[in-house]
Amino acid sequence: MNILEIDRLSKTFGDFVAVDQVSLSIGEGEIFGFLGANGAGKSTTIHMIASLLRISKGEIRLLGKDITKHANFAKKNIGIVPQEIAIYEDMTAYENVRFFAGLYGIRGSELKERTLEALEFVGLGDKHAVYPKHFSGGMKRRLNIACAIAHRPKLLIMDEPTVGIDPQSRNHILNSVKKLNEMGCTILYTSHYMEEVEEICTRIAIIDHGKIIAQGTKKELKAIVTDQKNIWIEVRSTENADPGKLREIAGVKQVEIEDRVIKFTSDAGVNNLNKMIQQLMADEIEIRSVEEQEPNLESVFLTLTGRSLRD
Ligand SMILES: Nc1ncnc2c1ncn2[C@@H]1O[C@H](COP(=O)(O)OP(=O)(O)OP(=O)(O)O)[C@@H](O)[C@H]1O
Repeated sequence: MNILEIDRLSKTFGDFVAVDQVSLSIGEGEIFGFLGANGAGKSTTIHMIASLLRISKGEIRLLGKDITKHANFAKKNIGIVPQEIAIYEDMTAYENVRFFAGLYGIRGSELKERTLEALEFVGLGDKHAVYPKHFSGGMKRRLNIACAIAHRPKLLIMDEPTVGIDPQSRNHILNSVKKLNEMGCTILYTSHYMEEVEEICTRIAIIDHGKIIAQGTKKELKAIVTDQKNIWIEVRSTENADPGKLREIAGVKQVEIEDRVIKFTSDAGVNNLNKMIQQLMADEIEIRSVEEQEPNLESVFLTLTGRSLRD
């Protein structure tokens, strides 16, 4: 059963099309990854799903019901962790979660129970009486998650929840996502970190300039690039590197330079490693290591868009 169905969804701001005929469906129990560079249209899409933004065209159905016609049903069953932390500094952690859970219509002893349960879940059970101004960025984000899950939504939308936080909180968040999912919550997880999406998601959609350019399981997405190889050559300095010349090597499709690594995407059937090395040596570039990369979501993104997701 699909929990969410998005049908030719579009959003325009004046003449600008931010989301362009996006269609996708998410099954109950999935952790669905929504991957795209900054400005690709992820937030705009999920704001429409969470009814925070009006739909220009298309339809969104939650458990078969059109969310614009069943606004209360949608509100009860969806939780959103926004990109910008939205908590009240002058209320304790407990009061924050209780406030948000109350907005979803939870009352009385249930409200107290759910509030404590959510705080416990994000690892802030012992900090319930603390004001968020004493929290680290990661703890604030965890509190933000508690605010979004206390009403036990069927679908939880997370908008880049690990941006700019310490590794410990990041791991905590990723583990919470997995645990919530095991407890029956379906998750729509947006990120521009491919490693995260690869680690936790069952299926993934890649969005670029408002359009879905690929979707499927990791395996299906990686199959897009099986006729390719990715060779990464680490060098002492890329100062003399000339991407134009490197791109002329037979079989080479793309050349990306990141830090001190020259990343070649090449036709898998062409033996051109010697040529790459010869060219670098001719340009007096000192080679440190050569590695052939397993295809990953980054190579998929690069193949489909011609750009690196990190740009
Ligand atoms: N209210 C608005 N008015 C005009 N343009 C907007 C508005 N909101 C978003 N946009 C534009 O729509 C495009 C998509 O933005 P969106 O925030 O959805 O991207 P994103 O993939 O979530 O990226 P990010 O990770 O940076 O939030 C961007 O070009 C953005 O500038």
